[in-house]
Amino acid sequence: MVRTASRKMAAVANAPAPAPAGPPDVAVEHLTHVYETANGAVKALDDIDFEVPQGKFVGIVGPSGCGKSSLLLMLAGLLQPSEGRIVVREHALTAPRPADVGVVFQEASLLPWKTALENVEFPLKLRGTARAERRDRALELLELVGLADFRDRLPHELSGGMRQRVSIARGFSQDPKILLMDEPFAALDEQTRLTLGDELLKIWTRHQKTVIFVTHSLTEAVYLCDEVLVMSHRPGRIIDRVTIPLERPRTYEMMATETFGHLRERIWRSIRTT
Ligand SMILES: Nc1ncnc2c1ncn2[C@@H]1O[C@H](COP(=O)(O)OP(=O)(O)OP(=O)(O)O)[C@@H](O)[C@H]1O
Repeated sequence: MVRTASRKMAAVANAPAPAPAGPPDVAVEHLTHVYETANGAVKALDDIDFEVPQGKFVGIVGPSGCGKSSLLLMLAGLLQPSEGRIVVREHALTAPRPADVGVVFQEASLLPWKTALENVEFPLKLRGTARAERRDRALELLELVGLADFRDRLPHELSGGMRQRVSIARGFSQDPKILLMDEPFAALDEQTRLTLGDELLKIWTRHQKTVIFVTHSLTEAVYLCDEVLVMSHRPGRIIDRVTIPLERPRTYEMMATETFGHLRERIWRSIRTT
């Protein structure tokens, strides 16, 4: 009896935070994309359906070439679906909406003539934010990614990991409601990846964004996400949705737990059976 009750309590403590009431931030409905090429049509995505509730951190994993980047481009409004539609914050998406949806890509694409601070400030400047306010916001974000001391450096004076940190800070300075991240840590070594993952979670917690995160790393997906969507080989379909019931804040110790291992294994098995 007592054991059952304590097991139940443990399960409740580990349950993901309930989804906030209200419409999802992103709804993807019967999304299909076909690239027309000189060698014929290439169906990249086939009848994709999913929803992302406000404030959730959702991962997308799948074999190489399954259409993850194509899906992200469509979520950013940069590529139009062949069929189906995307609804962002209750409006059908027909073109990029940077105030709602921001993107951080695999390679940091910083303006080479601007310092780290100026790069993070840039989206705020474009939006007409007053100088003192944008400086404060940019500095706060640079501090969060551990680069306050490097604010006056130009991109070529920073390491790859540092440039990617600046890029993430800039993604957040745009202050979109939804942040799309396409393998943002792919070019980095394992240790930097883990550190940046933690920094990302810190900013996400503080700024309450909805994040959609594409990765090839299953460990990263389990560590960061509330839910992981698994895609099949091309044409990409969603073949599994794995809820990650680990408590937050996440800790490195969790990676050594049986639960973590089982979640990783389940995702791996789904990918292998596609
Ligand atoms: N502009 C394009 N024209 C024609 N085919 C394309 C184009 N872009 C992507 N594709 C094809 O569509 C499929 C999906 O590509 P996409 O880059 O979206 O996959 P991915 O899952 O992001 O790949 P990876 O994991 O290797 O980055 C691939 O077969 C790719 O060759």
